[in-house]
Amino acid sequence: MFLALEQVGLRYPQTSGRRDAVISVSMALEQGQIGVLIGPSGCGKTSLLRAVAGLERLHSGRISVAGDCVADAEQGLHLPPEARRIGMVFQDYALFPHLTIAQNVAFGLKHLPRAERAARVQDMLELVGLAHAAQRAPHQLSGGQQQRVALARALAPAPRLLLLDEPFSSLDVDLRERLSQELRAILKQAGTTALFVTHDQAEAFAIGDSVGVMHQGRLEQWDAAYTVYHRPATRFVAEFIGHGVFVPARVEALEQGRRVVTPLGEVTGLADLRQAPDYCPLGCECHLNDPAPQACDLLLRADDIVHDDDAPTKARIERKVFRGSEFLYTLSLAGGEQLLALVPSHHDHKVGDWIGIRAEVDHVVTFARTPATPV
Ligand SMILES: Nc1ncnc2c1ncn2[C@@H]1O[C@H](COP(=O)(O)OP(=O)(O)OP(=O)(O)O)[C@@H](O)[C@H]1O
Repeated sequence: MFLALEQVGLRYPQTSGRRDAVISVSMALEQGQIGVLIGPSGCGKTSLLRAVAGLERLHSGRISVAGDCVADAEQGLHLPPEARRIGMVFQDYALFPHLTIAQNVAFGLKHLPRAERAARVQDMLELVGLAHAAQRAPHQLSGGQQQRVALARALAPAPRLLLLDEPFSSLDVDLRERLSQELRAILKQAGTTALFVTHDQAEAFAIGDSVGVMHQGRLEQWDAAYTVYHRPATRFVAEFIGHGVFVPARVEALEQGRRVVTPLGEVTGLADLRQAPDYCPLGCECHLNDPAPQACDLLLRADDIVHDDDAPTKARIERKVFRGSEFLYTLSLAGGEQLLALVPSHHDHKVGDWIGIRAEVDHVVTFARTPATPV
Protein backbone atom coordinates (compact mmCIF):
# COMPACT_ATOMS: atom_id res chain seq x y z
CA MET A 1 0.00 0.00 0.00
CA PHE A 2 1.22 3.47 -0.85
CA LEU A 3 -0.26 5.24 2.15
CA ALA A 4 -0.89 3.11 5.21
CA LEU A 5 -2.23 4.23 8.57
CA GLU A 6 -2.24 1.68 11.37
CA GLN A 7 -4.16 2.34 14.57
CA VAL A 8 -3.40 6.03 14.40
CA GLY A 9 -4.37 8.03 17.48
CA LEU A 10 -3.98 11.77 18.07
CA ARG A 11 -4.44 13.62 21.34
CA TYR A 12 -3.97 17.36 21.65
CA PRO A 13 -2.05 18.52 24.72
CA GLN A 14 -4.08 20.24 27.44
CA THR A 15 -7.35 18.65 26.43
CA SER A 16 -7.61 16.18 29.32
CA GLY A 17 -11.11 14.91 29.90
CA ARG A 18 -12.06 15.38 26.25
CA ARG A 19 -12.03 12.46 23.85
CA ASP A 20 -8.95 12.07 21.65
CA ALA A 21 -9.19 13.91 18.32
CA VAL A 22 -8.36 10.72 16.38
CA ILE A 23 -8.87 7.22 17.77
CA SER A 24 -7.29 4.09 16.33
CA VAL A 25 -7.71 4.88 12.64
CA SER A 26 -6.46 2.34 10.12
CA MET A 27 -6.76 2.85 6.38
CA ALA A 28 -4.75 2.45 3.19
CA LEU A 29 -4.51 3.93 -0.29
CA GLU A 30 -2.90 2.41 -3.32
CA GLN A 31 -0.66 4.49 -5.53
CA GLY A 32 -2.68 6.87 -7.70
CA GLN A 33 -5.83 6.40 -5.65
CA ILE A 34 -7.88 9.23 -4.22
CA GLY A 35 -9.28 8.81 -0.72
CA VAL A 36 -11.86 11.14 0.79
CA LEU A 37 -12.58 11.64 4.48
CA ILE A 38 -16.04 12.87 5.30
CA GLY A 39 -17.84 13.44 8.58
CA PRO A 40 -19.52 16.08 10.72
CA SER A 41 -17.70 19.06 12.14
CA GLY A 42 -15.23 18.13 14.87
CA CYS A 43 -15.05 14.42 13.96
CA GLY A 44 -11.28 14.58 13.45
CA LYS A 45 -10.84 14.83 9.65
CA THR A 46 -8.43 17.76 9.70
CA SER A 47 -6.52 16.34 12.66
CA LEU A 48 -5.97 13.10 10.77
CA LEU A 49 -4.79 14.98 7.70
CA ARG A 50 -2.42 17.06 9.83
CA ALA A 51 -1.03 13.87 11.36
CA VAL A 52 -0.29 12.48 7.88
CA ALA A 53 1.33 15.79 6.91
CA GLY A 54 3.55 15.69 10.00
CA LEU A 55 2.01 18.83 11.51
CA GLU A 56 0.85 16.83 14.57
CA ARG A 57 2.62 14.07 16.47
CA LEU A 58 0.95 10.70 16.83
CA HIS A 59 -0.21 9.58 20.23
CA SER A 60 -0.36 6.01 18.99
CA GLY A 61 0.06 4.00 15.79
CA ARG A 62 2.15 4.46 12.68
CA ILE A 63 2.01 5.99 9.22
CA SER A 64 3.97 4.98 6.15
CA VAL A 65 4.21 6.62 2.74
CA ALA A 66 5.56 4.68 -0.26
CA GLY A 67 6.93 2.06 2.11
CA ASP A 68 8.81 4.61 4.28
CA CYS A 69 7.68 4.89 7.87
CA VAL A 70 7.15 8.62 8.49
CA ALA A 71 5.68 8.38 12.00
CA ASP A 72 5.65 5.70 14.65
CA ALA A 73 4.44 6.61 18.12
CA GLU A 74 5.91 3.56 19.80
CA GLN A 75 9.35 4.15 18.32
CA GLY A 76 9.16 7.90 18.94
CA LEU A 77 9.66 8.46 15.18
CA HIS A 78 8.30 11.68 13.69
CA LEU A 79 9.59 12.90 10.35
CA PRO A 80 9.09 16.68 10.01
CA PRO A 81 6.64 17.81 7.30
CA GLU A 82 9.37 18.98 4.90
CA ALA A 83 11.00 15.52 4.95
CA ARG A 84 7.80 13.73 3.97
CA ARG A 85 7.45 15.02 0.38
CA ILE A 86 3.77 15.62 0.88
CA GLY A 87 1.91 18.48 -0.82
CA MET A 88 -0.99 20.35 0.76
CA VAL A 89 -3.90 22.43 -0.47
CA PHE A 90 -6.08 24.22 2.05
CA GLN A 91 -9.38 26.07 2.04
CA ASP A 92 -7.72 29.51 1.91
CA TYR A 93 -5.60 29.02 -1.17
CA ALA A 94 -3.23 31.71 0.14
CA LEU A 95 -1.45 32.63 -3.07
CA PHE A 96 1.29 35.22 -2.74
CA PRO A 97 -0.48 38.41 -3.89
CA HIS A 98 2.66 40.19 -5.08
CA LEU A 99 3.82 37.30 -7.29
CA THR A 100 2.44 36.38 -10.72
CA ILE A 101 0.59 33.10 -11.21
CA ALA A 102 3.72 31.56 -12.78
CA GLN A 103 5.89 32.77 -9.88
CA ASN A 104 3.41 31.32 -7.41
CA VAL A 105 3.58 27.92 -9.07
CA ALA A 106 7.40 28.15 -9.26
CA PHE A 107 7.63 28.84 -5.53
CA GLY A 108 8.49 25.28 -4.46
CA LEU A 109 10.84 24.69 -7.40
CA LYS A 110 13.80 26.87 -6.41
CA HIS A 111 16.08 23.84 -6.45
CA LEU A 112 15.53 23.30 -10.19
CA PRO A 113 17.63 24.94 -12.93
CA ARG A 114 15.86 27.89 -14.51
CA ALA A 115 14.81 26.26 -17.81
CA GLU A 116 13.55 23.12 -16.08
CA ARG A 117 11.64 25.23 -13.59
CA ALA A 118 9.94 27.24 -16.35
CA ALA A 119 9.00 24.04 -18.19
CA ARG A 120 7.53 22.52 -15.03
CA VAL A 121 5.49 25.66 -14.33
CA GLN A 122 4.18 25.61 -17.89
CA ASP A 123 3.23 21.91 -17.58
CA MET A 124 1.41 22.47 -14.30
CA LEU A 125 -0.49 25.50 -15.58
CA GLU A 126 -1.50 23.54 -18.67
CA LEU A 127 -2.65 20.68 -16.45
CA VAL A 128 -5.03 22.99 -14.57
CA GLY A 129 -6.07 24.87 -17.74
CA LEU A 130 -4.48 28.21 -16.82
CA ALA A 131 -1.44 28.48 -19.08
CA HIS A 132 -2.92 31.70 -20.55
CA ALA A 133 -2.94 33.34 -17.11
CA ALA A 134 0.74 32.78 -16.25
CA GLN A 135 1.63 36.47 -16.09
CA ARG A 136 -1.46 37.66 -14.26
CA ALA A 137 -1.68 38.55 -10.60
CA PRO A 138 -3.79 36.37 -8.26
CA HIS A 139 -6.39 39.10 -7.74
CA GLN A 140 -7.09 39.09 -11.48
CA LEU A 141 -8.39 35.51 -11.26
CA SER A 142 -11.70 34.16 -9.97
CA GLY A 143 -11.86 32.11 -6.76
CA GLY A 144 -12.09 28.86 -8.71
CA GLN A 145 -9.11 29.82 -10.89
CA GLN A 146 -7.08 30.79 -7.82
CA GLN A 147 -7.84 27.42 -6.27
CA ARG A 148 -6.61 25.74 -9.46
CA VAL A 149 -3.37 27.74 -9.17
CA ALA A 150 -3.02 26.53 -5.58
CA LEU A 151 -3.43 22.99 -6.89
CA ALA A 152 -0.79 23.55 -9.59
CA ARG A 153 1.56 24.99 -6.96
CA ALA A 154 1.07 21.95 -4.72
CA LEU A 155 1.56 19.50 -7.61
CA ALA A 156 4.63 21.26 -9.08
CA PRO A 157 7.27 19.69 -6.81
CA ALA A 158 5.74 16.24 -7.64
CA PRO A 159 4.78 15.33 -4.08
CA ARG A 160 4.46 11.64 -3.25
CA LEU A 161 1.09 12.37 -1.72
CA LEU A 162 -1.27 15.33 -1.92
CA LEU A 163 -3.45 16.34 1.03
CA LEU A 164 -6.43 18.60 0.40
CA ASP A 165 -8.46 20.08 3.27
CA GLU A 166 -11.85 21.40 2.10
CA PRO A 167 -10.21 23.24 -0.80
CA PHE A 168 -13.54 24.27 -2.36
CA SER A 169 -15.49 25.24 0.73
CA SER A 170 -15.32 28.97 0.04
CA LEU A 171 -16.62 28.57 -3.52
CA ASP A 172 -20.23 28.52 -4.65
CA VAL A 173 -22.07 25.24 -5.19
CA ASP A 174 -22.00 25.14 -9.02
CA LEU A 175 -18.31 25.89 -9.15
CA ARG A 176 -17.57 23.30 -6.46
CA GLU A 177 -19.29 20.62 -8.46
CA ARG A 178 -17.38 21.47 -11.61
CA LEU A 179 -14.06 21.81 -9.82
CA SER A 180 -14.44 18.50 -8.00
CA GLN A 181 -14.82 16.72 -11.34
CA GLU A 182 -11.88 18.66 -12.75
CA LEU A 183 -9.78 17.90 -9.69
CA ARG A 184 -10.34 14.19 -10.05
CA ALA A 185 -9.35 14.33 -13.72
CA ILE A 186 -6.22 16.39 -12.95
CA LEU A 187 -5.08 14.09 -10.13
CA LYS A 188 -5.65 11.01 -12.25
CA GLN A 189 -3.75 12.54 -15.16
CA ALA A 190 -0.86 13.41 -12.86
CA GLY A 191 -1.07 9.94 -11.22
CA THR A 192 -1.05 11.59 -7.81
CA THR A 193 -2.15 9.74 -4.69
CA ALA A 194 -4.35 12.06 -2.67
CA LEU A 195 -6.30 12.30 0.55
CA PHE A 196 -9.12 14.83 0.49
CA VAL A 197 -11.22 16.15 3.38
CA THR A 198 -14.74 17.45 2.94
CA HIS A 199 -18.07 17.56 4.68
CA ASP A 200 -19.90 17.55 1.34
CA GLN A 201 -21.23 14.18 0.34
CA ALA A 202 -21.66 14.93 -3.37
CA GLU A 203 -18.05 16.12 -3.47
CA ALA A 204 -16.84 12.98 -1.66
CA PHE A 205 -18.64 10.72 -4.12
CA ALA A 206 -17.49 12.72 -7.16
CA ILE A 207 -13.82 12.67 -6.18
CA GLY A 208 -13.08 9.58 -4.13
CA ASP A 209 -12.04 6.08 -5.13
CA SER A 210 -12.39 5.28 -1.44
CA VAL A 211 -14.54 7.16 1.01
CA GLY A 212 -14.01 7.15 4.76
CA VAL A 213 -16.71 8.24 7.18
CA MET A 214 -15.46 9.62 10.49
CA HIS A 215 -17.46 10.08 13.68
CA GLN A 216 -16.13 11.22 17.05
CA GLY A 217 -12.52 10.54 16.16
CA ARG A 218 -13.12 7.09 14.71
CA LEU A 219 -13.18 5.94 11.10
CA GLU A 220 -16.46 4.04 10.97
CA GLN A 221 -16.10 2.83 7.39
CA TRP A 222 -13.47 2.96 4.66
CA ASP A 223 -14.79 1.61 1.39
CA ALA A 224 -15.70 2.37 -2.20
CA ALA A 225 -18.33 5.13 -2.35
CA TYR A 226 -20.90 2.66 -3.72
CA THR A 227 -20.37 0.35 -0.76
CA VAL A 228 -20.52 3.17 1.77
CA TYR A 229 -23.89 4.20 0.31
CA HIS A 230 -25.44 0.78 -0.18
CA ARG A 231 -23.69 -1.16 2.56
CA PRO A 232 -23.21 1.26 5.44
CA ALA A 233 -21.21 -0.46 8.17
CA THR A 234 -22.79 1.33 11.11
CA ARG A 235 -26.00 3.14 11.97
CA PHE A 236 -24.09 6.39 11.98
CA VAL A 237 -22.86 5.88 8.40
CA ALA A 238 -26.35 4.83 7.31
CA GLU A 239 -27.85 8.02 8.72
CA PHE A 240 -25.05 10.39 7.73
CA ILE A 241 -24.83 9.31 4.08
CA GLY A 242 -27.90 9.91 1.94
CA HIS A 243 -31.48 10.59 2.86
CA GLY A 244 -32.81 7.67 4.82
CA VAL A 245 -34.80 6.58 7.82
CA PHE A 246 -35.00 3.41 9.86
CA VAL A 247 -38.33 1.61 10.10
CA PRO A 248 -39.05 -1.20 12.54
CA ALA A 249 -39.07 -4.54 10.72
CA ARG A 250 -38.79 -8.26 11.29
CA VAL A 251 -36.42 -10.70 9.63
CA GLU A 252 -37.93 -14.16 9.17
CA ALA A 253 -36.24 -17.36 8.05
CA LEU A 254 -37.67 -18.98 4.93
CA GLU A 255 -36.82 -22.41 3.64
CA GLN A 256 -34.37 -20.63 1.41
CA GLY A 257 -33.02 -17.31 2.52
CA ARG A 258 -34.84 -14.69 4.58
CA ARG A 259 -37.51 -12.11 4.16
CA VAL A 260 -38.02 -8.77 5.80
CA VAL A 261 -41.49 -7.84 6.98
CA THR A 262 -42.00 -4.10 7.31
CA PRO A 263 -44.85 -1.65 7.87
CA LEU A 264 -45.00 -1.48 4.05
CA GLY A 265 -45.52 -5.22 3.86
CA GLU A 266 -42.81 -7.57 2.73
CA VAL A 267 -39.98 -5.77 1.07
CA THR A 268 -39.95 -6.72 -2.58
CA GLY A 269 -37.12 -6.72 -5.10
CA LEU A 270 -34.81 -8.44 -2.68
CA ALA A 271 -32.06 -9.33 -5.11
CA ASP A 272 -29.55 -8.86 -2.35
CA LEU A 273 -31.36 -10.45 0.55
CA ARG A 274 -29.75 -13.84 0.22
CA GLN A 275 -26.43 -12.21 0.87
CA ALA A 276 -27.77 -10.27 3.76
CA PRO A 277 -27.59 -13.07 6.38
CA ASP A 278 -23.86 -13.39 5.75
CA TYR A 279 -23.34 -9.72 5.99
CA CYS A 280 -23.15 -8.41 9.47
CA PRO A 281 -22.96 -4.64 9.23
CA LEU A 282 -21.58 -4.43 12.73
CA GLY A 283 -19.12 -7.29 12.35
CA CYS A 284 -20.57 -8.96 15.43
CA GLU A 285 -22.99 -11.76 16.21
CA CYS A 286 -25.46 -11.25 13.42
CA HIS A 287 -29.15 -11.01 14.16
CA LEU A 288 -29.76 -12.06 10.59
CA ASN A 289 -28.31 -15.51 11.20
CA ASP A 290 -30.78 -16.36 13.94
CA PRO A 291 -33.48 -18.78 12.69
CA ALA A 292 -36.09 -17.21 15.00
CA PRO A 293 -37.83 -14.03 13.78
CA GLN A 294 -35.71 -11.07 14.74
CA ALA A 295 -36.76 -7.51 15.40
CA CYS A 296 -34.57 -5.17 13.43
CA ASP A 297 -34.46 -1.71 11.96
CA LEU A 298 -34.50 -1.59 8.18
CA LEU A 299 -32.83 1.29 6.38
CA LEU A 300 -35.13 2.83 3.80
CA ARG A 301 -33.62 5.54 1.67
CA ALA A 302 -35.64 8.02 -0.30
CA ASP A 303 -34.76 6.19 -3.52
CA ASP A 304 -36.05 2.87 -2.09
CA ILE A 305 -39.63 4.18 -1.95
CA VAL A 306 -41.59 4.15 -5.19
CA HIS A 307 -44.81 6.13 -5.70
CA ASP A 308 -47.43 3.77 -7.11
CA ASP A 309 -51.13 4.70 -7.14
CA ASP A 310 -52.09 1.02 -7.20
CA ALA A 311 -49.99 0.06 -4.15
CA PRO A 312 -52.07 -1.05 -1.15
CA THR A 313 -49.88 0.91 1.30
CA LYS A 314 -50.84 4.56 1.58
CA ALA A 315 -48.78 7.35 3.08
CA ARG A 316 -49.62 10.96 3.90
CA ILE A 317 -47.40 13.74 2.54
CA GLU A 318 -46.12 15.73 5.51
CA ARG A 319 -43.60 17.94 3.73
CA LYS A 320 -42.24 18.31 0.24
CA VAL A 321 -39.13 19.92 -1.20
CA PHE A 322 -38.88 20.69 -4.93
CA ARG A 323 -35.53 19.59 -6.35
CA GLY A 324 -36.09 20.19 -10.05
CA SER A 325 -36.45 16.73 -11.55
CA GLU A 326 -38.02 15.33 -8.38
CA PHE A 327 -39.72 16.12 -5.10
CA LEU A 328 -38.32 14.89 -1.81
CA TYR A 329 -41.45 13.95 0.12
CA THR A 330 -41.53 13.33 3.86
CA LEU A 331 -44.29 10.78 4.34
CA SER A 332 -46.03 9.18 7.29
CA LEU A 333 -47.76 5.82 7.32
CA ALA A 334 -51.06 5.18 9.10
CA GLY A 335 -49.06 3.69 12.01
CA GLY A 336 -47.06 6.92 12.35
CA GLU A 337 -43.75 5.69 10.86
CA GLN A 338 -41.97 8.35 8.85
CA LEU A 339 -40.41 7.77 5.43
CA LEU A 340 -38.68 9.77 2.75
CA ALA A 341 -39.40 9.35 -0.95
CA LEU A 342 -37.97 10.82 -4.12
CA VAL A 343 -40.81 11.17 -6.58
CA PRO A 344 -40.54 12.49 -10.17
CA SER A 345 -41.70 16.09 -10.06
CA HIS A 346 -44.53 15.65 -12.55
CA HIS A 347 -46.30 13.91 -9.63
CA ASP A 348 -47.07 17.17 -7.86
CA HIS A 349 -49.25 16.15 -4.89
CA LYS A 350 -50.33 18.47 -2.11
CA VAL A 351 -49.15 18.30 1.48
CA GLY A 352 -51.82 16.31 3.30
CA ASP A 353 -52.59 14.04 0.29
CA TRP A 354 -52.43 10.27 0.74
CA ILE A 355 -50.43 8.53 -1.99
CA GLY A 356 -49.75 4.86 -2.75
CA ILE A 357 -46.19 3.69 -2.13
CA ARG A 358 -44.17 0.53 -2.16
CA ALA A 359 -40.63 -0.32 -1.17
CA GLU A 360 -38.23 -1.46 -3.85
CA VAL A 361 -35.05 -2.24 -2.00
CA ASP A 362 -32.11 -3.65 -3.90
CA HIS A 363 -29.72 -3.47 -0.97
CA VAL A 364 -31.25 -4.60 2.27
CA VAL A 365 -29.56 -3.00 5.24
CA THR A 366 -30.78 -3.94 8.68
CA PHE A 367 -29.44 -3.31 12.15
CA ALA A 368 -30.33 -5.18 15.30
CA ARG A 369 -32.92 -3.17 17.20
CA THR A 370 -31.52 -1.81 20.44
CA PRO A 371 -32.78 -2.32 23.00
CA ALA A 372 -34.25 -5.55 21.66
CA THR A 373 -37.98 -5.16 21.24
CA PRO A 374 -40.55 -7.96 21.06
CA VAL A 375 -41.27 -9.16 17.53
N1 LIG B 1 -5.14 22.61 18.03
C1 LIG B 1 -6.08 21.98 18.75
N2 LIG B 1 -6.02 21.93 20.11
C2 LIG B 1 -6.95 21.27 20.82
N3 LIG B 1 -8.01 20.63 20.28
C3 LIG B 1 -8.14 20.64 18.94
C4 LIG B 1 -7.20 21.32 18.09
N4 LIG B 1 -7.58 21.17 16.81
C5 LIG B 1 -8.73 20.43 16.84
N5 LIG B 1 -9.06 20.12 18.12
C6 LIG B 1 -10.19 19.31 18.54
O1 LIG B 1 -10.06 18.01 17.95
C7 LIG B 1 -11.33 17.52 17.50
C8 LIG B 1 -11.27 17.24 16.00
O2 LIG B 1 -11.12 18.47 15.31
P1 LIG B 1 -10.86 18.53 13.74
O3 LIG B 1 -10.59 19.95 13.38
O4 LIG B 1 -9.84 17.54 13.38
O5 LIG B 1 -12.28 18.09 13.17
P2 LIG B 1 -12.88 18.23 11.70
O6 LIG B 1 -13.62 16.97 11.44
O7 LIG B 1 -11.80 18.58 10.74
O8 LIG B 1 -13.89 19.43 11.88
P3 LIG B 1 -14.34 20.57 10.81
O9 LIG B 1 -15.10 19.86 9.73
O10 LIG B 1 -15.21 21.46 11.63
O11 LIG B 1 -13.09 21.23 10.32
C9 LIG B 1 -12.36 18.58 17.89
O12 LIG B 1 -12.91 18.20 19.13
C10 LIG B 1 -11.52 19.84 18.03
O13 LIG B 1 -12.10 20.71 18.97
